[in-house]
Amino acid sequence: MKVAVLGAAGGIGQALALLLKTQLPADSKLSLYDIAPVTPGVAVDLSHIPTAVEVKGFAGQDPSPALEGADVVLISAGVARKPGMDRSDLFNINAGIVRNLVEKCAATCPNALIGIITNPVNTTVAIAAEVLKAAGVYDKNRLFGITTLDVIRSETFVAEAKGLNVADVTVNVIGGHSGVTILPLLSQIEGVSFTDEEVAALTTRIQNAGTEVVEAKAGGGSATLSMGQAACRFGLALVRGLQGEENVVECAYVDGGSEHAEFFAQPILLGKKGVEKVLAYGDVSEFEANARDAMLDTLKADIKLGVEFVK
Ligand SMILES: NC(=O)c1ccc[n+]([C@@H]2O[C@H](COP(=O)([O-])OP(=O)(O)OC[C@H]3O[C@@H](n4cnc5c(N)ncnc54)[C@H](O)[C@@H]3O)[C@@H](O)[C@H]2O)c1
Ligand SMILES: O=C(O)C[C@H](O)C(=O)O
Repeated sequence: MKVAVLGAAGGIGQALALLLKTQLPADSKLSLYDIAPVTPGVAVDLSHIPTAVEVKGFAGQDPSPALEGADVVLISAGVARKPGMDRSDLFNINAGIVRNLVEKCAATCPNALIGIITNPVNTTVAIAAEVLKAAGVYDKNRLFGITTLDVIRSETFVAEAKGLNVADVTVNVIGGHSGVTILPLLSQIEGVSFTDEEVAALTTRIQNAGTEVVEAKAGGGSATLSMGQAACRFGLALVRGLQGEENVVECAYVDGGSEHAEFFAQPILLGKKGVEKVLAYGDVSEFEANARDAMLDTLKADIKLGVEFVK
């Protein structure tokens, strides 16, 4: 199994690469690419960790050598937010970066599963889809917007609020990955009840958690370590599905035939070809149904921006 990380010298990329080096199955290959010249050095550094995962690093303008034979490509290349910015403010720079990198994926590893981390995810995934369509290699089951950070935040915050063991808490998060488009389905969590005030406060905290980190880092970037963990969890789930493991389920932002929008985050069953099945997200409360319906104009506009950028 070969996993490529594009943006591998960055805050997320280095954390993700470290976790993958220590957690990928034995005999996997880890391929690191970034425009930053330090990237081969990041690979040399990681290669001294005694696991059966081979690491290679590539820098420069062309990611193709890093992509040859890749089964999974995780893309975190691009710029991150500073205080006062929205994720949509990253569009001007990151749209072109994602377009160029996905063009290289289409040419070099057209069958790879591609996970997009680069913000604004609601839009960059639509860009990736259009690029793959233009290259004639689009398979909706192989493209994912990684929303796992919203899931792990929800699990952490719920466990803290209710005094639970976080290992026992599972939360589905649907919609997209920005502001009101992030919707944790708190009503579905087994064995827990919330007051209306608790639901409203927790939902708002989960939706604003990215901003919480951006402000705490005071101009030094956005979430990197928790995102490294989230991307590793999702990347390993993709690998486990490819290897034929059963019952691998994660939430992700996919082109899954949702009645709500062309791309929508919801639980998916992963398998040997990527998305095996898009799962129903189940019953929702009145609060959640209203929040879901209220987000759709924003989400659809984010998607349209990405489609129009490529067309
Ligand atoms: N999906 C999520 O939940 C989530 C969470 C956190 C951050 N993000 C996003 O991830 C992105 C990266 O964040 P970060 O904190 O790692 O930023 P960072 O600045 O630390 O790292 C970004 C890396 O991308 C590299 N890069 C820039 N252009 C490139 C190109 N054309 N090809 C290859 N590499 C290139 C840079 O050299 C840098 O090493 C941002 O857009 C951020 O908003 C998404
Ligand atoms: O908030 C950001 O800009 C980064 C990321 O999307 C996050 O949720 O932490």
